[in-house]
Amino acid sequence: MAKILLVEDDTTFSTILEGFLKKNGHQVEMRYNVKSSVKSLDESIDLMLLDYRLGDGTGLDVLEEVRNRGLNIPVIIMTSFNDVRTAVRAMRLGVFDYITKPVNPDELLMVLKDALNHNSEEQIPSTTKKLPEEESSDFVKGVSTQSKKLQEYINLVAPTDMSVLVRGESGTGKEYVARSIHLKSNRANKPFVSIDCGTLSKELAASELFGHIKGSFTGALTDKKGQFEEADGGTLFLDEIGNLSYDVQVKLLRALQERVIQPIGANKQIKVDVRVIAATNDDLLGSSASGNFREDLYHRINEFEIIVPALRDRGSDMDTFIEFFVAKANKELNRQVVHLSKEVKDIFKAYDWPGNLRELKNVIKRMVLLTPGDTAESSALPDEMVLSINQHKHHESHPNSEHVAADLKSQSEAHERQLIMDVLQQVKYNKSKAAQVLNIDRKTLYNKLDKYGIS
Ligand SMILES: Nc1ncnc2c1ncn2[C@@H]1O[C@H](COP(=O)(O)OP(=O)(O)OP(=O)(O)O)[C@@H](O)[C@H]1O
Repeated sequence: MAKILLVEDDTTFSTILEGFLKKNGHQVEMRYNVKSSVKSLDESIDLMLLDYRLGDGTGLDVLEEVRNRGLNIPVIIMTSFNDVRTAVRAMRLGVFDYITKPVNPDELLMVLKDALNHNSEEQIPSTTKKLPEEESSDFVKGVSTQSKKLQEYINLVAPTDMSVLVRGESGTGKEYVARSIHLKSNRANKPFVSIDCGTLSKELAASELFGHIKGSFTGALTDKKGQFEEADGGTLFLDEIGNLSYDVQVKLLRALQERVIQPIGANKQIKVDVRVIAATNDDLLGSSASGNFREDLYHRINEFEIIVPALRDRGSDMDTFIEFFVAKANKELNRQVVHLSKEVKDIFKAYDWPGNLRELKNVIKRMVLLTPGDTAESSALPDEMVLSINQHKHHESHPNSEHVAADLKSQSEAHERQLIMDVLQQVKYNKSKAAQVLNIDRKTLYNKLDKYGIS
């Protein structure tokens, strides 16, 4: 039995969930907004189930507080299908997993079990973790031209000591690439230390990287080794490097140039031999989001750049990845899925996979879980995924019916927006009625109005 903090502002849905979780032996505390859930955070909670959109903020605000307080609680985000992109990104911020609404009970139990069973090191994608080498058997190389190029670059740069900047969309496998480089380098039998700069608070980033000595600031109760020292002789992977504050960037540049670090509060310097691989899904110098990334540091970490292709651009690899993730899910869930129906294959091909490999892996795991026999049907896919593809097909066969937008996502969004506007007009802008006609709850309608800028 686990103690679960359930944060969901749709009271009907949260009562249903509460009943379901209790029936499955858990103890549940319910909260309905960011404010009250933050007040209830403490070490007795084993797991959090967080709605993404809450009345006074988002689930990520709660998550930030969990992190700031140093609590090691696995968090599962519940999100609408339209927010998958955000949910995948949220995993970078320490979310254990996400599930899409409408929540499927079997899927929820599977994700809960995974989260509760993970050993404490893996409970939350922690800021630092060393990766066992045998995991490399999990790496699918792919056969497309893009994958061959990627592999070629990995092989080329691995044996050198160059700093590498790995760029790519969320969930494309940047950390896998970094690990691959490490395992093929002369440093392979030394530590690979991964730090997610996206989860480091501003205050703690310098101490996490460079260490501190006891008493150097409030809360520094003992001496602490920084991750640079932990990675000595090996590789330090700095994920989401664009999130480092300006001050820390200055310190990092110095560490890279002079190969020495100075723990906070220490008056002596420590020599370190560390290869740095950094990753970002931003254009570090070009985008306003990372507007103040230092150019000198950028050039120092970008001695060699590797761009990891998005899943939708990996052509023939798609089948290899599907096969791999199905086999993995079969093994984990004790299922025997060997075929995908034609419809599932078509949907997989047409979908644009904003969350890339991470999303594919999750969708497949859910599909395998919901497939008792040997053939996976589209009924085992998230409803809205199927719907968005069907809408896309409709647009293709009626190209003049509306603007033809550039990609699948914007097409289905344009369609949804139009539908909402039509219904609102029909019901004379009575939102409760509109929600009824559209067969969604009012909160979902409000979220959509907000999203599409309909007032
Ligand atoms: N080559 C691969 N073979 C098999 N699985 C892979 C491969 N690359 C990535 N994955 C899977 O996809 C998931 C996402 O990979 P990873 O965390 O490396 O992506 P990322 O680009 O670093 O993500 P983010 O941008 O969120 O930091 C991993 O959990 C892993 O299971």
